[in-house]
Amino acid sequence: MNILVINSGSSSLKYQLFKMPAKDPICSGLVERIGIEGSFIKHTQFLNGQKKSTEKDSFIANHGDALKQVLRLLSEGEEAVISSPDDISAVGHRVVHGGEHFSGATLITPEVKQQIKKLFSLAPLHNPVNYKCIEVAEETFPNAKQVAVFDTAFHQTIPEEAYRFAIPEWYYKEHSIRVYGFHGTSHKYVSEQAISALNRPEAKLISIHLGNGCSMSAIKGGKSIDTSMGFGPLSGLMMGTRSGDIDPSVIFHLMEHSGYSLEQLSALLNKQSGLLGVGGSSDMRDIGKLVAEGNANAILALKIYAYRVKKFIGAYAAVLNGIDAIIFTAGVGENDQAMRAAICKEMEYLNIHIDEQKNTQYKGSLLDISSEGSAVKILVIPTNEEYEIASQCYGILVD
Ligand SMILES: Nc1ncnc2c1ncn2[C@@H]1O[C@H](COP(=O)(O)OP(=O)(O)O)[C@@H](O)[C@H]1O
Ligand SMILES: CC(=O)OP(=O)(O)O
Ligand SMILES: [Mg+2]
Repeated sequence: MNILVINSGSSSLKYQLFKMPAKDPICSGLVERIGIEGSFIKHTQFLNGQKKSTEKDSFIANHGDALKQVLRLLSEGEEAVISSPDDISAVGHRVVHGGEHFSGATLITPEVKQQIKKLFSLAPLHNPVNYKCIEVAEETFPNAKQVAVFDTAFHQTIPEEAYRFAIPEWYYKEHSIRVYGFHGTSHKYVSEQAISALNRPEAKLISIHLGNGCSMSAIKGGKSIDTSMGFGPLSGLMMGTRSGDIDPSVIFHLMEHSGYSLEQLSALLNKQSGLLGVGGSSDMRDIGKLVAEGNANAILALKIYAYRVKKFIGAYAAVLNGIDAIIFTAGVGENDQAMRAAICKEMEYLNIHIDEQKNTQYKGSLLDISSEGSAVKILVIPTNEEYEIASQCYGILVD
């Protein structure tokens, strides 16, 4: 059985085709910098233990176009891996917001699609795109099962004192206003990898997912007990284009004194803030170049970014009553050694000591970059949301 997984992030579209139940990848790839200058597709095929990669630069305006190009790559030309749409038995979709309705992998029906649609305004950079990808996949693979795996699912174990806001109960009961948390599939995957590498099922972990969207999760005994994103994927850390935590008084002020509309406020906090708003680009690689040129705004953006992560490490050390390991993952977490060093600097009080040398040696598989004397392990772990989605998808199809 072949399962195709589609993972639409806010700036990227990642995909992997797996042969199940062996979970062997047939091909994988990613489309990056969607909607900004310099977008590209990288496609990798796995054949008899060998990897063959190709890269193509072409401007890709949105996720629908990205997916259409990917589907062409899978079925046409030299790289083709399927000869008919029926070669795909199921498509596993990452869906970011599942609200209170979904906690496990779910077969997509018209009702499920309606629920995903209802949550558009709570995850405006994600759920509309996830919905679009479901529609394109339904058209392309009419006989395949379509399955949704929600980012919110892993955080269902967060206790009430952490998931409830300090507002009257009515808003929770009537409007389901609470912390949901996101990037759950990634936090689950990397924390399981860490637990197995440390051989400590009860480990106290802080998972730090730094991509275009960024979030952290405090994990104890394999379960999420708190996370930095909340009702939607907007709160907590500074991100590519999202502000992260901001005092709600700023919103009242802009509405009252500058006549901001709902749309303007949503665009400001979701699309014009974060690294882009402070530093001039949403992409950390561009920020790195600007910093090298001495750009003061980009330097400040990096400082705010690292400072927020440090603050949440302190908060989660308290919540967990200690830390066994912190995990860096996703685009920035895996690839930006300078950011890892900046975050881990001056953390002696928490017994976090990075080994500067090991920090330069990450090559795409789990690496411990803590120094000998560090009581807290610092792990860099490549996330693999697609693998986790394929596993969960297969799980519900064979049950
Ligand atoms: N070599 C690198 N150095 C620094 N940042 C990187 C590098 N490679 C990718 N990134 C950053 O990773 C981010 C995208 O992460 P990713 O996890 O793919 O995002 P998404 O949230 O879209 O899934 C971008 O800000 C990009 O600049
Ligand atoms: C939830 C979220 O922010 O996802 P991504 O980082 O993939 O945009
Ligand atoms: Mg992502």
